Amino acid sequence: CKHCPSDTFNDTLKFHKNCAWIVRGWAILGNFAPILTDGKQRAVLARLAALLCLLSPVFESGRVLVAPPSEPYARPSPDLSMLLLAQVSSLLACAVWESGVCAYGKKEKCNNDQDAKQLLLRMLKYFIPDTLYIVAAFSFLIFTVICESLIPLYQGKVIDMLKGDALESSFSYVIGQLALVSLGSSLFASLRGGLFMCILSRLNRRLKHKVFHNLLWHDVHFFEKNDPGEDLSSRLQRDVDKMGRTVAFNANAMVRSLVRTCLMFGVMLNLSWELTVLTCIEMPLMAVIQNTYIRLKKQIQDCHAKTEGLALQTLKWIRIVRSFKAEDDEARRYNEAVDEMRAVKIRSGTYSYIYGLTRRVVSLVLKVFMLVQARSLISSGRLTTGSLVTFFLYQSPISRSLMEILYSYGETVSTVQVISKVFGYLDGVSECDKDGELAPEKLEGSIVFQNVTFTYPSSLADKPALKSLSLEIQAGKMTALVGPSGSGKTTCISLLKRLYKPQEGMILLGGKPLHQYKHKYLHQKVVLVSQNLELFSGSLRYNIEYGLKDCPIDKVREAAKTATADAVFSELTDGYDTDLGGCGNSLSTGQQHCIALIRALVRDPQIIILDETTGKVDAKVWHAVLQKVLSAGGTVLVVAHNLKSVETADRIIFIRNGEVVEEGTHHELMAKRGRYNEFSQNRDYNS
Ligand SMILES: Nc1ncnc2c1ncn2[C@@H]1O[C@H](COP(=O)(O)OP(=O)(O)OP(=O)(O)O)[C@@H](O)[C@H]1O
Repeated sequence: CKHCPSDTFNDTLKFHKNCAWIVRGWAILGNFAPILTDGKQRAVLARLAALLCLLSPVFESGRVLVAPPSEPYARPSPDLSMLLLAQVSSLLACAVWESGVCAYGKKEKCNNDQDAKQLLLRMLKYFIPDTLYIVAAFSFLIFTVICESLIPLYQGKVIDMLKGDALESSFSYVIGQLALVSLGSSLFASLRGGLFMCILSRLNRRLKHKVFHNLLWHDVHFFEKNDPGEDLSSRLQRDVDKMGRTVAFNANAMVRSLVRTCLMFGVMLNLSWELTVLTCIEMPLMAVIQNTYIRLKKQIQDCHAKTEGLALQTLKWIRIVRSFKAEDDEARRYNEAVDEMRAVKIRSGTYSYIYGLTRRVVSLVLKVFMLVQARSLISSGRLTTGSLVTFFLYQSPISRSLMEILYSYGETVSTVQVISKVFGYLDGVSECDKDGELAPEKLEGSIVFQNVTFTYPSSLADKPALKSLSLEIQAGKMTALVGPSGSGKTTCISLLKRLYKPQEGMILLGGKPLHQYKHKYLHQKVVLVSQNLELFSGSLRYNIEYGLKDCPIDKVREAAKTATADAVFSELTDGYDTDLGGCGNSLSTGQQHCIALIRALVRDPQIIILDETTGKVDAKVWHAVLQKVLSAGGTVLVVAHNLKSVETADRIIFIRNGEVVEEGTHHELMAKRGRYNEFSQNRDYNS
């Protein structure tokens, strides 16, 4: 080494200065990292290391170029290739840091990326029926980009010809070419836009149809897990729209940017490879910062959704909130959600500031380098002024295009991940949906449960709702299922309606296994009048006839007469054609329950199941409906808490903890002084 003592001193001084810079950097990082990273500081360390690696060579290079050292430099010459080498080696160092030191959590990210790619592939498959449209749209897109990319080239040529030494004819020729490519780009852009809109609307229609159709065939358990209102239906509308739009728009943007980037790179490399390499330095750094910024934007969206959901839920159930005096709790929960959103917004704002600042500084530094380099290229005759203008006209769109590629890819993958739930709606259709063959003209209305064991899908395996339960409901008789809350009464009915499938045992209807009956036939013959109000938007008649084809109005009126509701319904503004609105709010609760009874009667049911309907309608109406079914030879199965209403039942089956405990008439069971008797003593008998 030829270092003299003063060189050694300067090197030591420089080393200490660098150390001081690093210490300051770490100190700044310590303060800013929590804001930027939500506590995950190692990620920031990685970014900072990348930044430090780049800053040093940029600073040193700038110093050498702007204020060259007065003494002759004994080490390798700081020419452009050396400067580029320094940048490239810095980038390599960053890459090593990112993939080596920051490998934590990468595996998980890898798996997520893998899943996201699979989801993306699955999504792309839904575009297959529109292949022809897509090929045409992308072809027009490529033509648009080619034309757009040629515009700056011709603009540069025109500038070079402005000096006046070019022939008039060649000047007009170049102007003509410029006009042609400009016109071409507009024309192809319009065709591409129209075709993409068409593809999107076709995809949207296809997807919505498929998702809704599949939703209708899902297990009941699926609807217990997913809120049909806020979750399923809003996902069906919003996510399906978003899914097609995001993939289509981003694929559009990606292809456009890719083609544009390749073309522009070709032209730029042709004009000056040195300036092109300098242009490329900016990209990776910007990509890293932008990725973080995009992630934060996603977090803001999630927070928005959470706050919106909270507000919606609270306001929807305001009566319950009020009656439980939970206003303060709800306000606190809402405030917490808003505070969380504010924290993410601050982080995102800080990032956006840093992003903007870094971008400007890096661009400025690079511009200086490029101008210095361009000057020497022009003076050596390797570049014209027009070519330089062309180069600069390409430079900013190419940066934008590269950013767009990164952004579109990231956006597509993350959106597909977010909306992947929609794919779940397309999978796992109910096991109960397989249709049987039986549809006898005459059905004997007896029901037998043979050692039925059933556990709800969401319950623990050792907590069955029904435990080897056996019971018999005789045809043409009224049977009541009675038992304490949670004993399994509703579960028996759900199994009878084939909403679930028992894990063990068998249910026989008219002596034949339940699953052998045709679905539609079964639900027409075995009709459930539920304890919940289930009215659809539409007319009164639509609600009564729901699911029936060609039901004459006379039949509807006759059923309504049995339920003593004909007079009331006929007096409505449009009689039976009166629109009930969203959920029948224009009717009293009793009248709404009457609709459910009439809906059952118009089906001429062989078996009618009344689930906790006593007390919801007038007792006279209730008995009239029972008599109507029984007199037609039908079977009545009543689930009731109100023991008074089932006193007259031909048979009472008392269930407890998913097992039949006692059976008999009311008098037999009372005389037995067993569980039923005890149960009736403990209840408000007349309630
Ligand atoms: N959808 C469900 N998912 C999981 N477990 C359920 C579900 N529905 C009911 N259960 C459980 O199954 C058992 C039987 O419930 P079921 O609704 O059949 O009782 P029930 O006798 O009808 O009660 P109630 O008279 O209160 O309506 C209970 O332990 C209950 O917690």
